[in-house]
Amino acid sequence: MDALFTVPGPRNEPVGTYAPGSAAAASLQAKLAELAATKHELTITVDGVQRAAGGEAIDVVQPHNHQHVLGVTHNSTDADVAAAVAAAKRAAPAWRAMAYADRAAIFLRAADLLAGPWRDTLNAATMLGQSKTVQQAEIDSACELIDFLRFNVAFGEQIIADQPESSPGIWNRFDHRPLEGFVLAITPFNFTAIAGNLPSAPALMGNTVVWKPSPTQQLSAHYVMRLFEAAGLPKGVINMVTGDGQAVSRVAMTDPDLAGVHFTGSTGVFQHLWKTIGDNIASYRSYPRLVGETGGKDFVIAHSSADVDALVTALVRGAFEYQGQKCSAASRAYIPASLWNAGGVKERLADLASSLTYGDVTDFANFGGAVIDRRAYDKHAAVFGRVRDDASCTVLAGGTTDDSVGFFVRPTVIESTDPTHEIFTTEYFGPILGVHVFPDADFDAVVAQAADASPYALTGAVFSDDREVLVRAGEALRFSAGNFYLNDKPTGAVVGQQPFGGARASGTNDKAGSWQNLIRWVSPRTIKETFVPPTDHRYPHMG
Ligand SMILES: NC(=O)c1ccc[n+]([C@@H]2O[C@H](COP(=O)([O-])OP(=O)(O)OC[C@H]3O[C@@H](n4cnc5c(N)ncnc54)[C@H](O)[C@@H]3O)[C@@H](O)[C@H]2O)c1
Ligand SMILES: N[C@@H](CCC=O)C(=O)O
Repeated sequence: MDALFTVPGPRNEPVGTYAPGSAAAASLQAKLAELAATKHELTITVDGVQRAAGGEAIDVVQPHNHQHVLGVTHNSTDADVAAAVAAAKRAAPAWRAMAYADRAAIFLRAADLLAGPWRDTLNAATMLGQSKTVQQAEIDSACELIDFLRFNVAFGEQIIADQPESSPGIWNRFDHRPLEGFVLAITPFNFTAIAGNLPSAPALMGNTVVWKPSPTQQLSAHYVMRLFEAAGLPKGVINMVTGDGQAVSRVAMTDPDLAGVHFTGSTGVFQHLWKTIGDNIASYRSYPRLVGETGGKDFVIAHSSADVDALVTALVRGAFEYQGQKCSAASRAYIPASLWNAGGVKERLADLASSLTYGDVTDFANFGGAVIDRRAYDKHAAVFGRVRDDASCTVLAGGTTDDSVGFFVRPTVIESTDPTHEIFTTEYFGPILGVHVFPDADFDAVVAQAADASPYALTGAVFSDDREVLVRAGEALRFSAGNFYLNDKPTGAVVGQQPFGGARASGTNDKAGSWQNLIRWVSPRTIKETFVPPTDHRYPHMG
């Protein structure tokens, strides 16, 4: 069909509240019970066919109740990954030949299915498998993923509509081709929305994909894959492999047709992937596009003019929601002495952190759950061990762990007199907030130190009621955060409103949730057509 279609204008999906006694809460509880009672077989999906991968078995458990096995997945073998790569290559010609409107319709349908009948399933899988509360699951696996799917369709249309100028007698066109080859999407445990976005964004632009989710997100990844199928995604367009990624590094990363890597996860793993590509650079058909959004050490800096209520709320939500396991989580705070002491921030922050309940997320009254796995748990226990023996540090709240039922780490506030201490520079990815208290008059010097204290530059916030202070700090911190907040917590970016990503060690800053990300998945061909071509090779100056 030849037509210039206009895609429906996107709006952000409203966040459900799941109030006690509501029908929404009851329906979600029923789905939680159903999924918890099911022992899932968490397969790979290659060419539309589900089967267990050939490597070692991995139990997928509830982090807040680690004896409860939700399902079993397996490491993919080299042969499994090779099959997924081959399937992606086979599916490419038909998929890229499909009109944009038809590809878009599949992802818009996925968004509508998720907004409706699939909402409970994705929320329940995310709550059980990743230990998110209902609020944290709803803003992630429902709203943010729906938003990615709908907004990306509009951003893709914007890219395709961008066409070059033409002069008289000539028609210039952009053919927004997908990349030549396949895209490898490697996704982190902490956001179901990111896991769904990383394979679907390149696919929307006409690419075929091999997707490797994190084993600790495998339950919700499994349902995201089923959602795409239910929306009509043709076989082989997105192929999912499971496990730890070793075979992916060996096989997919070194394949000559690797056209792009869409990664979110830790800085170390992204640097390893980049190095693998560097080591193999002469063997690829094209230079693979590298998009990686990685770690953070995100700051909150308060000025003496800051509103104390707003500051304390932002610190508690920013640092301790989802157990601090957001790349954007506030993990270092710089507070002027007047607010810390007389202003009551110290006491209120410590009291609030101590009062937060972390527990079983199926009890909707809890504020948080557990950290994701044994490795994360042990890392936090080790930090507490080091800090306890450190004279520059005082633990004001938390500092304890308990793994008898789940991987629980208490919300922790550590005050340190040394702003170069590891609690201000190292990403722990958990509920630890380091606080440095400074004399009010040193604000500008503290901002300058904080600007370069860590290698990361992802998110950060400044609190002040003084516009000149906000402007000055904003300038000094211009390259210290890709997402910068004035008088708000540094978490909770919304698709279409705060395009997300950071620079320095935090990634390539290709802004998930904007056209800037999608443009990395096309390789335009410029077409010039001359309607009446010249028929004489001589120019006028030749006489
Ligand atoms: N900047 C952002 O937008 C953003 C968003 C979410 C998470 N993150 C970051 O992600 C990290 C937490 O997530 P995580 O623990 O899942 O990260 P991770 O780096 O441990 O894992 C990410 C993915 O890489 C895979 N992987 C690991 N080693 C691999 C290898 N050698 N070859 C191929 N794949 C491999 C993992 O299995 C997983 O799928 C934090 O550092 C956090 O800051 C960043
Ligand atoms: N986009 C999310 C963070 C994603 C990383 O974990 C936020 O803004 O809080």
